[in-house]
Amino acid sequence: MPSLEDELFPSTPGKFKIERAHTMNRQVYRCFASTSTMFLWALFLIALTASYLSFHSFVDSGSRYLSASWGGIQWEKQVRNSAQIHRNGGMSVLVTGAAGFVGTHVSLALKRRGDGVVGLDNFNNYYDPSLKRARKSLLNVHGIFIVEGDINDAKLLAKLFDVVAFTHVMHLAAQAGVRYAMENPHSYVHSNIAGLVTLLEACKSANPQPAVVWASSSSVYGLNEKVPFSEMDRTDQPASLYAATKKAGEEITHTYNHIYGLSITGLRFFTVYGPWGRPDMAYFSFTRNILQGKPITVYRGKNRVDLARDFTYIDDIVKGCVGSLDTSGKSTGSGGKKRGPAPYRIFNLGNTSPVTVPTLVSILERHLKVKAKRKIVDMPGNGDVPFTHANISYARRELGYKPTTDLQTGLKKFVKWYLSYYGYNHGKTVN
Ligand SMILES: O=C(O)[C@H]1O[C@H](OP(=O)(O)OP(=O)(O)OC[C@H]2O[C@@H](n3ccc(=O)[nH]c3=O)[C@H](O)[C@@H]2O)[C@H](O)[C@@H](O)[C@@H]1O
Repeated sequence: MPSLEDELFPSTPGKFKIERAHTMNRQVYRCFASTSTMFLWALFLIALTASYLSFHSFVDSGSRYLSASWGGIQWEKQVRNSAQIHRNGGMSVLVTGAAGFVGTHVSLALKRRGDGVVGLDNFNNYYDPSLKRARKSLLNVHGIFIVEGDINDAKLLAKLFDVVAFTHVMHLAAQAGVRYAMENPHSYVHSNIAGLVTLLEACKSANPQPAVVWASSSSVYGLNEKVPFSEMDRTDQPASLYAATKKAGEEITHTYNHIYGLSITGLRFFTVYGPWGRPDMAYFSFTRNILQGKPITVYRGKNRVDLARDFTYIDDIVKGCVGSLDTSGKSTGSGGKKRGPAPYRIFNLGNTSPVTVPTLVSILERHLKVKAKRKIVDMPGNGDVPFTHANISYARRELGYKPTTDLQTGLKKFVKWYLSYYGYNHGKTVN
């Protein structure tokens, strides 16, 4: 049987040999016959191309659903159930970075009071992903579904807004850490700039538009020397790329507020710590090293001045986040167009009582009942700033934000969690 190729480009020239002896009529007939044959072949070709294209797109979309960990009827049902509101006047919140430290605590607080919560997290390996998995299990137990995906995935975000009319987005997904920016600068641009824009695009196009509350950072104050830091102070001297991407985020969110009417609240967190915290942060890695008998490196500032941070306990931060969601006001846009001015706010969420890093170490030593092997070195040029100190009067006025946990109390709770989570408490009691 001749192949399709043989039929179209025959190798035997004789097949198309014209019989010159044929009459005119016959030639006219052949002419019509060959025209109609060509027409049929053309039709055949078009049909073939069309079926190839549709098969290709079927395979394409099929493989997306097969390879992606999201999509499908069951998945949509889980998203919808998780977003279900269980109190009058409640909200449905998309929490990005939900398997992160702050994301986990905020998600639980919202769910506990009856709000709908859907989490989104890419479970990257910036720090031990098993801790993120453990946080996820905790959230699952409380009926919170976590979508595994990236904020850079515009299709996923569009799908989520298609399935649920989120009233709020609590955007906590980010590349965190001040010093790691020197090792992997592009991860900061990817998450804190590109990812932020993708998320804002999805929020701006959603109908109704959600109000957005997101995590900026105390690091935006950079080399600012005026203390305590107030929201009106200059933030144009970042000391790290991390700080620069957070500052850029503040400007980017401003444009989405201005052009599209998105309600925006940016929260400048001050060195947040507590149970289920981030292993890359000093209080956490110091605890690990002290318990393992390893030395810890304590940085010291210029002229041998101790570094200080306005360490803020997670429960206080959660109250600030929830207060921000509650007072966010509405976005005003629809169909991607602004219909009126929408709120744009930035708040410091700190503790207002800075503590030096050596004091932090002493508190840990007391709680752990182990002496630290301190290695004191001059602060390298690594993006660190010498001190942070928040003025929180604006947050107090607008959000009712009032931190109540001092470092001593907060670290005691952290150490208790750490010992039980990592199983160090063999017969050891923590006071
Ligand atoms: O406030 C913030 O906005 C930032 O707070 C922390 O950044 P940082 O304050 O640098 O927190 P740590 O990394 O825990 O460092 C705390 C202090 O310990 C010092 N440190 C850190 C690590 C170390 O090995 N030794 C040491 O002395 C640092 O210089 C700093 O003064 C977070 O890591 C950032 O993601 C967050 O945005």
